[in-house]
Amino acid sequence: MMQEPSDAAVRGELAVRLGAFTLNTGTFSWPLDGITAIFGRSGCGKSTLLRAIAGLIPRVHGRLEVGGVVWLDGARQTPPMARNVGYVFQDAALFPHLTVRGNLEFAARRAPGGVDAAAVQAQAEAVGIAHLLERRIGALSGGEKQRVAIARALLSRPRLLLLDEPLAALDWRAKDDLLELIAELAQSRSLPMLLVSHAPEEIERLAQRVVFMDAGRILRVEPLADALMRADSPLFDRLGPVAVLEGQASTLAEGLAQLHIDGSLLTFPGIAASPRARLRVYARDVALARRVPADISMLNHLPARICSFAESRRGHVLVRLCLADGQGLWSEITETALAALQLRENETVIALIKAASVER
Ligand SMILES: Nc1ncnc2c1ncn2[C@@H]1O[C@H](COP(=O)(O)OP(=O)(O)OP(=O)(O)O)[C@@H](O)[C@H]1O
Repeated sequence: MMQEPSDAAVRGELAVRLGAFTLNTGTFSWPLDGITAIFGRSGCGKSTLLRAIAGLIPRVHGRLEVGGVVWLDGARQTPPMARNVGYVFQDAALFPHLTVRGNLEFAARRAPGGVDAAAVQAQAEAVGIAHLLERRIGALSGGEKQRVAIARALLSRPRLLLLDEPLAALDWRAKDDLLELIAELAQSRSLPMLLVSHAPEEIERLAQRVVFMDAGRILRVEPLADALMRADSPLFDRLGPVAVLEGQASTLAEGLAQLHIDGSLLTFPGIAASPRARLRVYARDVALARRVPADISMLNHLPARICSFAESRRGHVLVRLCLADGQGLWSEITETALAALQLRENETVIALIKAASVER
């Protein structure tokens, strides 16, 4: 098996005691690219891990290497300023007595090699806050503050961007806009990010892989697709299993997009044109048929192979479907439907997806 080059990874083992809490990650390694989510229940140590990576906690034991550079090795600790990470907190943590421009200029003065006024302007435009530059921080909405915090972090030209629950304090609309911005930045700037979140839908829309934590330990690091393939995934909420389908989206009409997935064309509302759009599809919104039905309101359908069956809530069965391009989909059907259709593993069926169930 090919070894991943060490300069394209985050790897190490970190341990620290904070009062009654112990972070003891065990050895970990993940690629230094895309968005890596850190997921686990409240108090499991997600923020502590992020702060340890940033160098913000003194007396951390172990070792840490990021992009081929050693940041921690026993007693040898690279100071936070020299780690070249950007940090965005849940509450933005901006200077309230300064304007937006003042906050950005403050960060620009600290950037390695300095940053000029034109770069501040360009950064403000890139995150959509150019019209707010002269405003005081106190006169901004939560979403606007987070954009300023992101611009400020980006001005330091980080090697890695750390985001600690950046969406937690926002309403759904601001959350949606910021999700878009984060996905766009990760793609357009090839800036690797570590995102702490306890919201599966954020992770499903943004992340390439997930670091699962529990009680101060890293349990596993998995690509998102693998993490969604287990019927007992910790990412599933009370609405049950979810799949994420990725495909090219083009605008069909106002508010309507066409998605290319596995050779099929699907039509959904509320999706922006993008080379890599994501759809979240709940198992309970995917029905199965032996052939394409003629008169049905669910217009979106895909051929898929039945990979496996899993237990579900009472009277229901979970069907794991595999698309030809390697993507996966869940369907939850009743035991009665399973018996009527006489479905078996490896058979090809038609998956019918309810459009309204889909989220970007
Ligand atoms: N400086 C500190 N001194 C003592 N205990 C601390 C300190 N910092 C964090 N802790 C404790 O460590 C544990 C892990 O905290 P951490 O903030 O890392 O969890 P988390 O997984 O990010 O939680 P949440 O999702 O609620 O933000 C908590 O029990 C917290 O109270």
